[in-house]
Amino acid sequence: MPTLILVRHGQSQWNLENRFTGWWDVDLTEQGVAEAIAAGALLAEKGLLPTRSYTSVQLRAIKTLHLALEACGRLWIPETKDWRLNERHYGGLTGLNKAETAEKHGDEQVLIWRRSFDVPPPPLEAGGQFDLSGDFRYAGIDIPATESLKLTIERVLPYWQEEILPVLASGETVLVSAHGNSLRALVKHLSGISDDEITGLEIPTGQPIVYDFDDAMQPGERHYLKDR
Ligand SMILES: O=C(O)[C@H](O)COP(=O)(O)O
Repeated sequence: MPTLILVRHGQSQWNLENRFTGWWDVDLTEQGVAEAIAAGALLAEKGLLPTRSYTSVQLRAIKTLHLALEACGRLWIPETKDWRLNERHYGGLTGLNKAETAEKHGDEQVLIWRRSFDVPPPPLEAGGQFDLSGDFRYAGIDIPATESLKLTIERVLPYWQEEILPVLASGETVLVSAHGNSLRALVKHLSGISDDEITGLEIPTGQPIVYDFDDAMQPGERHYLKDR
C-alpha cells in the first residue's frame, strides 16, 4: 500500500529565537537534532521504513531528513531536493522577532500575516540582508519577494502532483521532510481542509504524519505515527 510520511524539520535556531524564517537558511538546534533522530527511531519502531524521500533545498529540512533516515537505517534511499518544498517566503518579515513584531503592529495584524490564507506579508526589499538573489541554489528561479499560504500552495501542489504522487502510486513509501507551511499546503489538499479552517492547523516539529493511500490513490485519514 502506498504510504506517505510527512515530517516538519526539527526545531531550528530561529524557531528557538522566535524569528520569522521563511527562505532564510538556519540550522537545527540541539533539540531539533534530537527531534529528527526521534522521528527516525519512531519510523523504525513502527516498522514504517521509507523507500523514497523528498526535501526542500533548506538545511533544516535536509538535515532532519538525513538524521531521521540514519536513525531508521535508510540513509541510502533515493532522495530528491526541490525549492518548491521550501518554507513559505516570509517577505519583509524575515529575520524579525515574532513577539516584537506583534508589539509593533498588533497581534491581529501578525496573525493575519502568519495564518491568513491569502494575505502575504510585506515584500522583502531587494538588496537587503536577506535577499537571496545571489544564492547559487536559486539560480534560474524566480525567487518570490513574499508568499501567502495560497501562493505557497500554488508551487507545492504542482510539485506534489507531477513529481511525488506518481512515485507514491508505484507503491513506494515516501518520506517528505519539509516546513510548517509547505506541509500545511499538502495537508490542506490531502485532508480536504477549507481555506478558513486551514488557518487553525499547526504542524509540530519532528512529528511524523502518515497517510495511507488506497488503490485509487485516495488518501485515508491523516494520523500521527506516534498514535498508530
Ligand atoms: O518560517 C517560519 O518562521 C516558521 O517556519 C513558520 O512560521 P509560522 O509559524 O509563523 O508559519
